[in-house]
Amino acid sequence: TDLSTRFLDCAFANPLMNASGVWCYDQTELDALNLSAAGAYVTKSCTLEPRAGNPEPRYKATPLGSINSMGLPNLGYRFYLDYVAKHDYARKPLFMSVAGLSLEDNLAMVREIKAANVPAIMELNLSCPNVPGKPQIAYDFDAMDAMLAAVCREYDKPFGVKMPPYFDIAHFDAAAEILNRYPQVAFVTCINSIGNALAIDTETETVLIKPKDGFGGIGGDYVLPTALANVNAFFRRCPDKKVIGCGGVKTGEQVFQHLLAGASLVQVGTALQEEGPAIFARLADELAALMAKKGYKTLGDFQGKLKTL
Ligand SMILES: O=C(O)c1[nH]c(=O)[nH]c(=O)c1I
Repeated sequence: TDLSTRFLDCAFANPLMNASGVWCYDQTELDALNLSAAGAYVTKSCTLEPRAGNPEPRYKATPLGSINSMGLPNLGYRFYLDYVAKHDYARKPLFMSVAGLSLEDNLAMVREIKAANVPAIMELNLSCPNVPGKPQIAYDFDAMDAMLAAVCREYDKPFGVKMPPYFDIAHFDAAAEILNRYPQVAFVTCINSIGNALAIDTETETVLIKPKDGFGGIGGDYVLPTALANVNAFFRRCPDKKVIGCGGVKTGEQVFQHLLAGASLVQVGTALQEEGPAIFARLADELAALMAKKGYKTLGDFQGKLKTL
């Protein structure tokens, strides 16, 4: 079985990578992903200046996944731009996630990324749910349209967007209609965490995380059906774009389901946080075994071929 694939003119040994924000904050974590079996990896979403993020506890594992309100802690875009400039792209592709706190901040970072002319693939994060006072961009369609128009004017390469989950067909239609106005948006990553959930410790009668009265984005088993729906909704609506699947992946079977639903690459968040980078070898083995059992030799044999009844 061959797990290799091509995406944006790059060769990937397999379709597996981390979700931005997980195991990708600093040099140590990023180097571990580079040395792992992941086919690619992505840096923590960055801002113009370094950020400490929200008070701890701000991430907790739960029975079926995780809850987080990290608050965009990161070392600042200059660190990540320097990291992606030094990367050996012959080893594996590398993505750089950007999440400016304003349109001006995003444009300032994008100008520097363009000037650096690095092979890194940019993933513009439009869906951070945890910066107090900053409603996420992708739930404000006019703001998203303005952001994409401005970034496409500044940036000169294909890039992608990290999207939140939508839960209404009319919202899939409206979001896809906006994304389709921008051919430079070459891929759509679905989904970010399901924002502003609440996890409770029954014994102590207390919320699990400190920021925002315990409200935070959830990941893990809770989000798989929503993630698959968003992958398939944008796969159907954006025929000229690729989709990266993210959400609820912890075994090869969920990787298979994301690919079947239309994903070209698959990101792993909560399960990576809990198991560590060794998960990628396990997921690759499990995906290959499932493909072999079904008689598939390459990802193309089943990618995007979900059947309806
Ligand atoms: O709180 C965070 O840092 C965070 N947490 C998430 O669950 N998604 C995001 O895009 C971000 I930027």
